[in-house]
Amino acid sequence: MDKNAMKKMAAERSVDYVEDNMILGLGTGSTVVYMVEALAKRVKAENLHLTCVCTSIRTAEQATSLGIPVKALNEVDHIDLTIDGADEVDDNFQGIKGGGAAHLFEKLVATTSTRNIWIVDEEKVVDTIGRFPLPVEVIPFGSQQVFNKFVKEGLNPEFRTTEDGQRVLTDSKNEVIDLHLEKITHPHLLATWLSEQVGVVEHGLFLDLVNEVVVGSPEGVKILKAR
Ligand SMILES: O=C[C@H](O)[C@H](O)[C@H](O)COP(=O)(O)O
Repeated sequence: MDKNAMKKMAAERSVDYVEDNMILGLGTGSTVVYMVEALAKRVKAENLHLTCVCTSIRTAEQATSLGIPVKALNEVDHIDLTIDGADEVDDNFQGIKGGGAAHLFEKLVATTSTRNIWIVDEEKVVDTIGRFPLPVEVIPFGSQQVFNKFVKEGLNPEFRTTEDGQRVLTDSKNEVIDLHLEKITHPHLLATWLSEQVGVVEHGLFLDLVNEVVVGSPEGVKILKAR
């Protein structure tokens, strides 16, 4: 089955979790695009009153264009539920996010949210995370020094660039270094180490954050419940 069909299936199911009057976090990425489309249909059909907090300029633009009301994270006092994509998730519900360079805003929204749901295709459910390169957002000032430190630590870093060779910039105008690790066996230790490095703004390890994962697969939608 086509990967996009699995993403769409998970995205469409996830909007069933949305209730009237919720403050809702909207993630970022190709799976979230399907979710926002499905959400807009429900909002219209059922005249739902929602307040949505977006994790990227892209998602905010899509939501606004479809008539979904959007507020900034600073304008809400809590978030009831956040629906987001993910790049990898393991059996212990630890994940990697940031393939779309949105992990800083996504983590801020996720940690404000009472519940977090991820929507993925089944290829993203793995035994051990790390095959997907781990995104690390760094400030541009001195980013080469941070990069050099990652090399020294054997973390196989690579600056993320656009097709024309420019460094990718996040919505906060920071750079992204992807770590090619293949397997992350001690995600908590790595997360702590990365957070301690000067110049690192945020990394893409999302640990102990997700409550449920909605998985699109050729057999249909599967729901994995963490807690
Ligand atoms: O920065 C981007 C996000 O973490 C995305 O949620 C993640 O990369 C999954 O994206 P997609 O749904 O496009 O595979």
